[in-house]
Formats: sequence, structure tokens, C-alpha cells
Amino acid sequence: MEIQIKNLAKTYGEKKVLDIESLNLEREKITGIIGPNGSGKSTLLNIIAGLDDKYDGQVLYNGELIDSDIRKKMTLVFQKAYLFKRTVYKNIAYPLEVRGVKEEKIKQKVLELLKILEIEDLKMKIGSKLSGGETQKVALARGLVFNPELLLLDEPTSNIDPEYIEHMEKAILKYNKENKGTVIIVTHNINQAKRLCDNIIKLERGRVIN
Ligand SMILES: Nc1ncnc2c1ncn2[C@@H]1O[C@H](COP(=O)(O)OP(=O)(O)OP(=O)(O)O)[C@@H](O)[C@H]1O
Repeated sequence: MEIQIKNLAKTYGEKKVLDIESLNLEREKITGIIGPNGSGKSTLLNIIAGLDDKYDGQVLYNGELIDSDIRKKMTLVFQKAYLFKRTVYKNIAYPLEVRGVKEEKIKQKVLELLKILEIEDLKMKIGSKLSGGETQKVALARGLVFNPELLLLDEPTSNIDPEYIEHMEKAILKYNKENKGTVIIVTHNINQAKRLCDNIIKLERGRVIN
């Protein structure tokens, strides 16, 4: 899938926080969005995710306006994810449950992700009681579990210790290569952007800088 943005403008009160004439986010690629605090990165991610429709211009998903059917094909992993007050297993299983996937298949997928991300020890812990870093690991697993067409990541490793970041990056790359999943990742870590991304977009005061 690909995202096409045309004449996108977003304002809060008097302030224009996004002003993008034209931008294409390529299918099956990993695109990084970088830029200083307040440059509009999260705002752009929310708009692409279909969580914010108060803007001018067009944001198209494979040439179509984003509606509830399209929203089901993608997921946004927030920097501070909200996990349910149930086990980590159940949290990760949730996107598959709501899509009516059979119990056996759910089990297989959840166990696979717990293994890939090396978080098997968290399996029976309660999601809402995890640390910030643990929460980010589980949130990534929950995002990956249903093989979305588009995975949107908002600073997914901001609370992760340096040694573990590699596991998360590997999981993202595996999903991108094996499932042809498209990824858009907001990161402040320029080295991470270089390691992961096919394309890097820089925002400054809501505009794309080349
Ligand atoms: N709900 C809101 N109401 C008013 N202004 C907002 C709101 N949300 C964001 N903004 C403003 O929009 C601008 C862009 O914010 P955004 O969160 O997209 O930046 P960002 O690039 O993701 O920043 P950071 O790197 O700090 O996470 C900022 O100036 C911010 O203050």
C-alpha cells in the first residue's frame, strides 16, 4: 500500500502545524520521519492513521480516502501505549480476536511474537502494570500480530535499553521483508533511522525539508 498526501494543512487555532504540498510514502518500504520537537511528526502520523480528520487537503491510502475499512488494515503504535488490564498474552491476542481469527491460530501467532521479541517472561503479567519499556515491547507485538498492511510507529523504542533496541528493530525489519508490510516510523534517533529506513523525511515547523 502507499500513502499520497496533497496540499495537507493542519492548524491549531491560529497556528499552522502542518503544511505539506505533496508527499508520497512508498509501498513496502520503511519511511522514517525525523525532526525537532513540535515539528508535526505525531500530528502527521495521527492523520495518516485516520485518527484525526480535521485538516485541509487530501491523504489517500492506495488512492482512496481513509475510512473505517481502511483503518482496519493499519495500526498506530503510540509512544505511550495503552495496555488493557489483562494479561500480556491477551493484550497481544486482542487484534486477532476482534478480527475473528481462530483460537489455535491466535495462540500460534502470539507465542511466535513473544519469542521473536524475547518477552516470553511477560506472558502472564498484567499489561497495565508493566514498566514503560516493557509496555513498548508489548505494544509493538500487538501491532505486528495481525500483519497490518501499514504499521505506524511513534518513537517505538524511546524507553528501551540500548541492548534490546536491536531485537525490536529486527522484528520490524522481519515484518517489512516477510509480509511486505509498509512502515512509517517517527524517531529522534538518527542512527535508528539510518539502520531501518529506506527513505527519511525531515519535518521542520510542519514542512518537509529536503
Ligand atoms: N491538541 C493540540 N492542541 C493544540 N496544539 C497542539 C495539539 N497537539 C499538538 N499541538 C501542537 O502542534 C505542533 C506539532 O506537535 P506534534 O506533537 O505533532 O510534534 P512532534 O514533532 O511529534 O513533537 P515531539 O518530537 O516533541 O513529539 C506543536 O507545536 C504542538 O504544540
